[in-house]
Amino acid sequence: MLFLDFDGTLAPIQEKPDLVHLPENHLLSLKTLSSLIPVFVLSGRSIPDLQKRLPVTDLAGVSGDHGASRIYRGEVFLEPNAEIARAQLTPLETMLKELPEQWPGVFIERKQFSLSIHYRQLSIEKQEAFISFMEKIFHQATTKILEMRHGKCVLEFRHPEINKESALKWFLKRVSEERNSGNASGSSLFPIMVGDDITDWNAIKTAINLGGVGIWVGDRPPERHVPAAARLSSPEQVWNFLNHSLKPPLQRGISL
Ligand SMILES: O=P(O)(O)OC[C@H]1O[C@H](O[C@H]2O[C@H](CO)[C@@H](O)[C@H](O)[C@H]2O)[C@H](O)[C@@H](O)[C@@H]1O
Repeated sequence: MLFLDFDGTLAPIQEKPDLVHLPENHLLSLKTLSSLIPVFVLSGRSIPDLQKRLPVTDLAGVSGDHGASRIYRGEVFLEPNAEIARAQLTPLETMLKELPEQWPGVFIERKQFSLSIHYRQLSIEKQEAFISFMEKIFHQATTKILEMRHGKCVLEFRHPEINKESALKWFLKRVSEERNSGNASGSSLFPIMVGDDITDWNAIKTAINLGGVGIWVGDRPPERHVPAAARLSSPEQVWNFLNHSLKPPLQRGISL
């Protein structure tokens, strides 16, 4: 089973989230891979956003808002804390509404079950000041239900119990149940997780701990001494791996 992060893994990082699109050949590759093994995309983006950028209906599953919502074989599921998180978003957005004016270049991305504050447009010096500012105001905020996580030039507000590793295990369980009831697609439960951000790291370690493979995309993984973590340097290398290392053996009938 193949688990893929989206931004920074399948698509190179861009100045703004809306500028990200996968070229036609990559969309076709995902479709082909998906006909060979169960392919899942685990993203911090919302599912409606992913649906604009991916062949979601061709994949075995997709998870949005860091694991809050999931589609498996066409059916939609919510993580039990998803609605609790959603109820916090409007008060949080209200609390943060002055930010884009106070910090020109900063913008808020309201999603279905989480919220991102992007600060990529700020200069490096201002980025540091902005992070300190946000840590201070978030520390003083009355709502402690959501947590603030750091990503790539982004602060992610989400429920602390919602994460990609739980989504990965949940999808594994679903596939395993299908196999046990005799309706399986024929693949064994060998998870491969590919991701580039701190929010992917625990899912990468989960895949390794479950006997699969974890692949870090980028320069340095967050922890140096994780046994068996492999590394690819960029989304371009990810596509090379998917198209030239993974797809040919699968097409020859090797199952994962
Ligand atoms: O889990 P992911 O699929 O990696 O999603 C994480 C966040 O990705 C997006 O933001 C990041 O990518 C943008 C486009 O390249 C970039 O401009 C931004 O600086 C990055 O943080 C997305 O906008 C967020 O909603 C996701 O949570």
